[in-house]
Amino acid sequence: MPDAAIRGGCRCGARRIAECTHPIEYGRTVTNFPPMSPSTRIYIAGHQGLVGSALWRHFTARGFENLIGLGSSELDLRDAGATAAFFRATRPQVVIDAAARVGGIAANALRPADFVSDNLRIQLNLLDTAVASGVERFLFLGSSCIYPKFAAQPIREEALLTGPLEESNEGYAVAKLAGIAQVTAIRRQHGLPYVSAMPTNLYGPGDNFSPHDSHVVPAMIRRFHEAMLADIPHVTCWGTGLPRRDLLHVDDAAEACHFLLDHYDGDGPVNVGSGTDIPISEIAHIIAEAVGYDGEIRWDTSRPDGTPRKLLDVRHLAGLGWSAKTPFAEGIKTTYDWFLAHQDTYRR
Ligand SMILES: NC(=O)C1=CN([C@@H]2O[C@H](COP(=O)(O)OP(=O)(O)OC[C@H]3O[C@@H](n4cnc5c(N)ncnc54)[C@H](OP(=O)(O)O)[C@@H]3O)[C@@H](O)[C@H]2O)C=CC1
Ligand SMILES: C[C@H]1O[C@H](OP(=O)(O)OP(=O)(O)OC[C@H]2O[C@@H](n3cnc4c(=O)[nH]c(N)nc43)[C@H](O)[C@@H]2O)[C@@H](O)[C@@H](O)C1=O
Repeated sequence: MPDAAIRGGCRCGARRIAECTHPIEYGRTVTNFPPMSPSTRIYIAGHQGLVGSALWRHFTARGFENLIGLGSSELDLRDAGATAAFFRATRPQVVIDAAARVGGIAANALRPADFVSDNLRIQLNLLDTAVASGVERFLFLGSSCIYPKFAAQPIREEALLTGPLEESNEGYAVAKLAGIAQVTAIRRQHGLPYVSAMPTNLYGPGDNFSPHDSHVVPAMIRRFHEAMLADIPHVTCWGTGLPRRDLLHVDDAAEACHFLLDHYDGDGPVNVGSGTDIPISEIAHIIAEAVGYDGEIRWDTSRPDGTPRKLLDVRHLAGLGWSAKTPFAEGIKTTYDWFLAHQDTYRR
């Protein structure tokens, strides 16, 4: 749609896509919303999680003084009545949905029903309540794992719903797909500038280091650290080590969320990735080195590999003006430092 109107015009002054000087791909629209200001009331759902805590740090560091957050023990977002009451009391202008039941490959495979049920309810309650209470902007977070298992690489946004899903996280993916569909439907029915981002695999300070339900990076940090302390001669990681993952530091992801809220107003989700991917075996070596573990790395091939490759095509986001900054090895060092500083107090 080369001459489609741009909602409110672009920041370069163009009123229509064809006149816009920005290299927008796929015919999606940009926005010239006034950027959120430090006084904007932003509710960060899931503010104590990996993404939510990074968002909280990000906005706090930029002087935002009306951030809203409540832990799941005080507000269970699966409860529609409690969610509505919370919105009535706090009147957020902007909502970022970083609340979800999240886990690595093992947790997803073990509790698929919980992943469907909790995520459908959390996102439905947040989106319905946001529309009903006049929330001005909303950012929903999808996940790269909801693309087809064998999507062409790098994965473009257009690959959504074009093939079968990876079995181990089908429940989670179906719930997330419903969330993205609801955002698009709200845009069409209510004309509200609600948008979705599609983050790749994330890691960083505030991650879940539990050996049972964590993702690969925190799982390996903890395992290598404990093996190093106990002088264990070998460490066993899951799968073949051959799958590849696109890993983004969560502080970059938080910055991208802020950027999209201020600059994007299109129907489809926008990929948020690092622009590159690495084999799991290499991730293990980088983490072992960062931790100072020099024993043998073994692979338990009875454990699932999951999706063979998930590299996001980030040209859309780059065209809008944002790219990732943190090199993986550097991000691992700061994540390990965080782990060391929070071992006694960290949440799981
Ligand atoms: N981690 C990753 O690699 C990726 C994450 N994402 C998406 O980013 C979002 C955040 O993920 P991430 O930060 O990693 O997850 P975490 O597990 O670190 O955090 C999830 C947060 O959700 C909150 N939460 C869970 N259930 C409820 C509930 N019933 N009521 C209220 N709050 C609840 C938790 O609150 P509390 O701590 O108070 O219990 C927690 O703060 C999710 O939508 C996820 O799908 C997307 C791609 C990759
Ligand atoms: C973000 C995304 O995360 C999940 O999908 P995933 O990308 O497969 O994530 P993962 O980090 O759990 O594994 C990545 C790879 O790493 C290997 N691996 C090795 N050793 C360990 C290990 O010790 N733990 C884990 N978890 N994986 C390991 C593992 O076998 C796999 O090949 C979904 O929950 C999905 O729903 C989702 O949202």
